[in-house]
Amino acid sequence: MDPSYQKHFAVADYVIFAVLLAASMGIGLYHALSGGRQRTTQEFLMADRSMRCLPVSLSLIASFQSAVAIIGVPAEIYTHGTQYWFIGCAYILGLLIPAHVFIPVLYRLRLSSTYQYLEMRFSKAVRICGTLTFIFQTVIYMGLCVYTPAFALNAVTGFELWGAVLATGLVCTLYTTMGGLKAVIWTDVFQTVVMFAGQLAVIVVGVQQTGGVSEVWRKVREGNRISALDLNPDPTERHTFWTLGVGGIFLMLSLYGVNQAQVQRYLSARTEKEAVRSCYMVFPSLQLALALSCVMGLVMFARYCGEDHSDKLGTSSKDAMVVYFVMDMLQGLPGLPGLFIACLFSAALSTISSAFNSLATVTMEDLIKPHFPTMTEARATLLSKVLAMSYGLLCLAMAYLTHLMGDSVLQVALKIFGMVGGPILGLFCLGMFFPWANSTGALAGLGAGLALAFWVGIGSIVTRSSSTRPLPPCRAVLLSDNMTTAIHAALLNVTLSRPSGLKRFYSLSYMWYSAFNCFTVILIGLIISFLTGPMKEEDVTPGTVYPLLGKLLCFLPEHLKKKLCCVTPLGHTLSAQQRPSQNKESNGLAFPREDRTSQEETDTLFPEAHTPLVEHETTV
Ligand SMILES: CC(C)(CO)[C@@H](O)C(=O)NCCC(=O)O
Ligand code: NA
Repeated sequence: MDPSYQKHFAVADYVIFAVLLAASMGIGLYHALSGGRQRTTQEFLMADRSMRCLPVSLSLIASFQSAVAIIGVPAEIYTHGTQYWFIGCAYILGLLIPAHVFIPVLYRLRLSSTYQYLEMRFSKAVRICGTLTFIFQTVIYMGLCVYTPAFALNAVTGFELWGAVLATGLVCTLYTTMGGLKAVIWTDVFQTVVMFAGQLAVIVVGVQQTGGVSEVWRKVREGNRISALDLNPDPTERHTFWTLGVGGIFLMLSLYGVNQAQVQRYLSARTEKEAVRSCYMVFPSLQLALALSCVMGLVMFARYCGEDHSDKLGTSSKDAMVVYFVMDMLQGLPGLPGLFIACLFSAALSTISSAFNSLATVTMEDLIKPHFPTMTEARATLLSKVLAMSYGLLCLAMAYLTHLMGDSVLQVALKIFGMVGGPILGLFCLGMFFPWANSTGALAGLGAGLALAFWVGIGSIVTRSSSTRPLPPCRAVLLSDNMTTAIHAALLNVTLSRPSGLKRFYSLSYMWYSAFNCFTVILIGLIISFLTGPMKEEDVTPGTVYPLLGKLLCFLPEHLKKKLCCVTPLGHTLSAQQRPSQNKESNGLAFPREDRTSQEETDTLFPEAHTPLVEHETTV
């Protein structure tokens, strides 16, 4: 790297960064020493199921908003224009469906791990396969999350790469291990605020240095960065309204509907209503996060006009360039570079801590507890802490693996969500919406879904078929008209030569991965289920099926509807002997009556849980 490009920190920057780490540790320590002192798995993994909606909702956005998005989205906007912003359209259904379909089913079953659902609906084998798939997804993603901020920081400031990786990994392991889910949620709240503050600071300073809002707008218009709505139906087109706005819904469902990290937060809410409300509150915050990172990309474009600095930075990574631009802009403003670094690491820490805690939960609940039913609570809690710690160390190893990959970090993250999260989403949809699906079908569907996902995913990496040309820098507009026409013609040629056959299959837009893999699982799952004998109505565990077909076909006469969706309504009351045994051990009241509201039902379940709420409200 060209030494004149290297940026340096002032003392104030180091102080801000240190305060972030210290405050996170402090919150962990506080929750280790207060409340029940993390002596039960209920507290360590479920936050005593006592959380309010505000912390839960901030924690929900923090889970999948890491440094990958903070750096990756501006890099995407900078090189390809604002088309990516249309993913915001997917947030509407992507949050409404989890709030009204997934949360009611999962919350009322009073699970600890989402994969418990799979055992209730199908069998133990399906549960274990689901858990292992989730662990695989999270471990890879976690490596990417630790590595990204450290790599970017190293590229621009020469900050020791592995020092940063170790610092984040260790701090996060410590507070997660000490304070459990309560610490994870409350550090998420603090870190989300720091994240927004950092992004806002960069935008304000950037706009000011570029000469105001109108100047930024003029430059991004000139540079052709404001993208029109692209309605091209071609599924191999990387970003269009369809891939982002429709494919994105499935991405959102796999993250906000069935991902353990999120479901664990819904379950930690004190009532179902509170969980649904927190899901609603994610919408404005997620739109804000998206808007901030897109605007950051535009401001950066206005300032640098899309020039390529890769030779001087010693890396062709656009992600490293984003950090360079930010640090360059903030030079000479003591404290602000530190705030931005704190923003990156906040985003990363809040994601990694969710990953540690959710991994510890599923390993404990799905893989260990079923084999040691007599384990004491103290021993189980100790073991959960050891697990959270070991996943922390594994995460450092995964960071090293990520080191060996090379692509835009945003694309890598979304590909992982689609390739591994898509089939898991398919498994849950198969169980919830199709009462006929049986365990064999589910296993075959998951296997086929994962196989096809990796075939397309690895195929696209090997043939590099999904890469699109970046837009030209804004200087191109200043060239003579002839030149511009030539460039446009060249670009058109690139897009006109469509791949054929298998290559076309590999060039499926990565934004469709979640939807494609989800449908593969459902389709194969249904075919195999019908071949091996579909599940009978009386064999389906009540409360595990959502009457989707019944609701969609509401215009049909009643008897036909009943036939089609073998109605096992949500929250149907059961006789004691019909109740599956695994519910009894978590609690005896897994299936509340339909005619009660969730508030009432939680009051009967936990009369003591309601008291602090009343107290609080009367004092306010
Ligand atoms: C997952 C979404 C699309 C949700 O807005 C977004 O936060 C995102 O692009 N995340 C990328 C992955 C990450 O930031 O780690
Ligand atoms: Na985060």
